[in-house]
Amino acid sequence: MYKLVLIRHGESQWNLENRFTGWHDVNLTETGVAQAKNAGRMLKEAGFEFDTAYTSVLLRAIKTLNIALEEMGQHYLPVKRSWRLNERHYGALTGLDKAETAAKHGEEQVKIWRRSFDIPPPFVEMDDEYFPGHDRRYSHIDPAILPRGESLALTIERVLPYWHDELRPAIQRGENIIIAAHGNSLRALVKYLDGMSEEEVLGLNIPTGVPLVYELDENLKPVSKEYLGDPEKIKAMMEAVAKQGSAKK
Ligand SMILES: O=C(O)[C@@H](CO)OP(=O)(O)O
Repeated sequence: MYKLVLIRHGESQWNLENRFTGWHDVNLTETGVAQAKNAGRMLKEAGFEFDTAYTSVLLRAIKTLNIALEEMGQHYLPVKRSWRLNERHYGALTGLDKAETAAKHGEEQVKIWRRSFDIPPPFVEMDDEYFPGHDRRYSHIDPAILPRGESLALTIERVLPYWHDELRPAIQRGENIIIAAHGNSLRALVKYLDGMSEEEVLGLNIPTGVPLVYELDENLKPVSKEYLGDPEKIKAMMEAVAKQGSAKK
């Protein structure tokens, strides 16, 4: 039996401002820092000892991981960072207020952009400030495969190679791993691990800064799955994520 821990970054500045974030590199808020510390504390209390940690190349996930590892006294662990664990790229929606966008285009349209399986947001042009090709952290990647906007389906297409090439082999070598990533890159992984349908994944909302612990059998099929923390609070946090696309009343 293997264990795998997934954690979405703590609250970010643009989560707080309710703006579509995607690959834009925002920092954690004070609440986000507290959530990361709390996650580390819960993992420590539950006795987790990791061998390798994985994260994206975005500050909010990197910082959440660092804070949680420090809290656990496991700040010395090797950390591997990959753009493949980045948030889903929100294309031309990046930076827009979710509630204002719902007021302008309708809540249904925003729900389609946020949670439909394979309808991407409008793409950015390659000269747009939000096209990742201008950022040196992506300079080793062929610009032709860098996203200009991604649906969940496109996100899954670039997350899963990392699962198959890096994460799965590490788990099967017997390493205890923690993955600090993002709402939609984790929805991609959870959909794959749980074998969820396109309809089921519509209703999946992952709360910020709460460790999600999987037990996997020898074929890496989930045997159990549990968020650490108060179930009522976690449920409220998931509902709050779902509601971010409501128009301002
Ligand atoms: O803005 C984003 O990048 C994501 C995560 O914060 O939002 P959503 O839940 O709307 O997909």
